[in-house]
Amino acid sequence: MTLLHTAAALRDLPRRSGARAVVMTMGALHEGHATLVRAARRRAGAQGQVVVTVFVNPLQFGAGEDLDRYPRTLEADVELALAAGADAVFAPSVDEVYPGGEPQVRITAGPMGTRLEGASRPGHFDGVLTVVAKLLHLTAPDLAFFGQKDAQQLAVITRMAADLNFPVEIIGVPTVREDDGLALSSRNRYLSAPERRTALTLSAALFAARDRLTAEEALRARAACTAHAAQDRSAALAALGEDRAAADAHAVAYAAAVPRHAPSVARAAARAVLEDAARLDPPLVLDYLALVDPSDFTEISDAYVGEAILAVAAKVGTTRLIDNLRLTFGAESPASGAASGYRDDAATGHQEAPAPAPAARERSAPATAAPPTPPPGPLGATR
Ligand SMILES: Nc1ncnc2c1ncn2[C@@H]1O[C@H](COP(=O)(O)OP(=O)(O)OP(=O)(O)O)[C@@H](O)[C@H]1O
Ligand SMILES: CC(C)(CO)[C@@H](O)C(=O)[O-]
Ligand code: BAL
Repeated sequence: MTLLHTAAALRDLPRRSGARAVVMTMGALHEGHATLVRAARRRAGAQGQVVVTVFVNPLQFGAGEDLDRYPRTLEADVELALAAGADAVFAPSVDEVYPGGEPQVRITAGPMGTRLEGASRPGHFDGVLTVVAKLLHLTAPDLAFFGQKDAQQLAVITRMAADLNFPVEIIGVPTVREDDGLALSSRNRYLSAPERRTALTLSAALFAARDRLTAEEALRARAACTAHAAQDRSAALAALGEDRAAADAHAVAYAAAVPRHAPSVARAAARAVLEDAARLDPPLVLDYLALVDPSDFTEISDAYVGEAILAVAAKVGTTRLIDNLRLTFGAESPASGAASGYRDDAATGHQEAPAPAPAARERSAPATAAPPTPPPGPLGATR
């Protein structure tokens, strides 16, 4: 295992015959990061090379955020990276990454980067993309792995790589969770025990939405089946018994009376959990709950069919946490998760097999970057 601190040393790192994969982190590594490194190791293979970067990037922190207190644990990080299969750790100083001080030329994340996280943390994604672009140049990988826990980050990075022709495959890895559902995050270290209990309501809200959506879709599926059987209603009643027939009638009446509104149903279920969480001690202070189209992170309507991302951000005490879950809407599709299994980065088409890990894995497919949609503009709608 090689620990490198300078761009020059990284340049001198001999390439191996197989693919080079990079896992970029801000350190304070945990099982989520280890999962990324293991995924990188699997893809790169024995002949390949896995480089982990550890850099707390000042450019992506706003004034008043936690740049100064962000945990720095390099020695333990190197051990964890090695155990997970990394060949090298690149841990540069701020001066090494920004030798000319604050860069005057930066990468801008565009409209997608102004929504949700971008709205709450103005300039955040420009800072992320600028350092990711620099780290891609410095590490020159064939593959780069990012977590779906940071769904919008994965989406803007994927979009940058596509829009700016970065010669790298961006690969998303499903969110790793504690057994009780909490998404692993370096910032979880800030939480006291009571704060952690409150923080659990983030994932609880997402799972409530998924469960409510499953029930809604099941009701409508039942109504659809019952309607088909209506031609031979007396035989159906005999076969089903009265309770079942009454339930079917209820389902049919519901489906007929209430137009499709599964996105609203899912949103409301999550919001109810978060509203209760606002009354806990310590309280959850919601930043946003949004159900968005993965291709641009705009809010979806009730007519939406396909996969969407339910994303949440909130503060508990002074700690800001985010989480998200992928939900599928539409007549044919089950709600999500267990039925559809883990999914990976739609833009790369690459599917990561869910690897066993000590922490529980995502119970449903979370956010991934979507294939770029053509923006309107001077290059025309057909671009
Ligand atoms: N629970 C997780 N599951 C999968 N990937 C994760 C998880 N947590 C972080 N990652 C990924 O690890 C990479 C490095 O993230 P980072 O170092 O910021 O860790 P983090 O735990 O997200 O930290 P923070 O608490 O500051 O958000 C990112 O691609 C991120 O999405
Ligand atoms: C991608 C990244 C390493 C850029 O600083 C950071 O945003 C992170 O750790 O998710
Ligand atoms: N994991 C995202 C990095 C950040 O919050 O700044």
